[in-house]
Amino acid sequence: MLPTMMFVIDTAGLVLRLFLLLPIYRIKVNFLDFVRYAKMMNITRQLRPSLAKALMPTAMRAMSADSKLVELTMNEKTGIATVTMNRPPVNSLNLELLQGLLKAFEGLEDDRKCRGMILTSSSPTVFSAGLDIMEMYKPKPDRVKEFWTTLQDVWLALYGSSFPTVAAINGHSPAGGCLLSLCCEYRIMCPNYSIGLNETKLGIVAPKWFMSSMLGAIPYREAELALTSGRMFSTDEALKIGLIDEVASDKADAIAKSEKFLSQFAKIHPIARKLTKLNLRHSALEWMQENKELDLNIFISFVGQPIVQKSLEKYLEGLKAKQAK
Ligand SMILES: CCCCCCCCCCCC/C=C/CC(=O)SCCNC(=O)CCNC(=O)[C@H](O)C(C)(C)COP(=O)(O)OP(=O)(O)OC[C@H]1O[C@@H](n2cnc3c(N)ncnc32)[C@H](O)[C@@H]1OP(=O)(O)O
Repeated sequence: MLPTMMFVIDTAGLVLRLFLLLPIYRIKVNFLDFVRYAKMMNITRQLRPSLAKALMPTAMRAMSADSKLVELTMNEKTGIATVTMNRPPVNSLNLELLQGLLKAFEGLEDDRKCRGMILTSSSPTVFSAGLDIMEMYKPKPDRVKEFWTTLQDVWLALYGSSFPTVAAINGHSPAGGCLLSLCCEYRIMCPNYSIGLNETKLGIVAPKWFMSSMLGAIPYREAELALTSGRMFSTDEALKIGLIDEVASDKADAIAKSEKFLSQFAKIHPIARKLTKLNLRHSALEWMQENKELDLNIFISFVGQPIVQKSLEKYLEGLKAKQAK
C-alpha cells in the first residue's frame, strides 16, 4: 500500500514539476514552441482582431498610418517607435483617431524590428481629452457601434501588445486619455497637468476594463476612491499614488526617459519578457475577448438612456462655457 502511495505521490510531483517547468523549457527550445505555448495560453494574435499588414518598408521611417491623425516614426537603430496623437485641439478620441491608433499598434505588432513604443501627443498641453463626447452625444447607431468596437480593439492591441510600451504624457490626460496611458507599462508625465478616470463627473460609468486597467497601476482602495469620485490627480499627486512612474521636465525629457526605460529590455530575453507581460494581463485580455459583444450592448443601451444624454449635454455646455470665459 505504502509503496503504491509513494509512487502515486512521486508521479504527481514529477508531472507537476514538469508542468511548472514547461513554459521555461519551451521558451528555451525555439520560437515555434513559444508560438505553440502562447496559443495554448490563448495570448497570441487571436486576442488582436485583424492584424494589419506590415507597415511600409523601413528607413528612419516616418511610417504612415494613412491619416495625419496619428504619426508613427521608427528609430532604426534602437527599434523604438513613437506614436504621436495629432488631432487638435485636444486629441479627443473620435472614430478616425482610434482607427489610426489601431492601425499603428497592429502594424508595430507585425514589425519584427519593433523593440518598444512610446505613445505621446503633438499638442503642447493635452495628451488626450479622452473619448470624443460628440461620438456619444446623440449618436448615430452604426457609427457609435463602430466607435466602441474600435475602442475595444485599441485597448486589446495596446494592453495586449507584445512589445514594451511607455506613455510620455505631455499634457492633460482625463478619462480615455488616462486609459490609453494605463494600457502602457510605464507612464512618464510632464508637470502641472491632470490625469484620472473622471467618468462619474460626467454622469457616466467607467466600464469594467477601464477600472481593471487602473487597478493594474494603483491599489484597490485608492482606485475605489478615485473612480467613485471621478478624481483627477495633478502630476505630483499621480506620482505619489503610483498612477504615473516618473515626472519629466518637458516633452523632450519625457521622450528621453521613455527611451531609457525601454532600453533596459535590451538585456532581457524578449520572449521571457513578452510571456511574463501577457501572462500577467491574460485574464483581463481574455475577459474582453470573450465579452466584446456584451460590453458593446451595455454601452449602446447605456448611452441611449435619456438621463445619460442629459448628463453629456450638460457636460458639453460646461466645456463650451469655460471656452467662452
Ligand atoms: C448599470 C451601469 C453599467 C454601466 C457600464 C458602463 C457602460 C459604458 C458607459 C460609457 C463610458 C464612456 C466612457 C467615456 C470616457 C471618456 O473618455 S469621456 C470624455 C471625458 N473627457 C473629459 O472629461 C475631458 C474634457 N475636456 C477637458 O477637460 C479639457 O478640454 C482639457 C483639460 C482636456 C483641455 O483644456 P483646454 O486646453 O482648455 O481646452 P478646452 O478649451 O477645454 O477644449 C477645446 C475644445 O475641445 C472640446 N473638447 C474638449 N474635450 C473634449 C472631449 N472629450 N470630447 C469632445 N470635445 C472636447 C471643447 O469643448 C472645446 O471645443 P470648442 O473649441 O468650444 O468647440
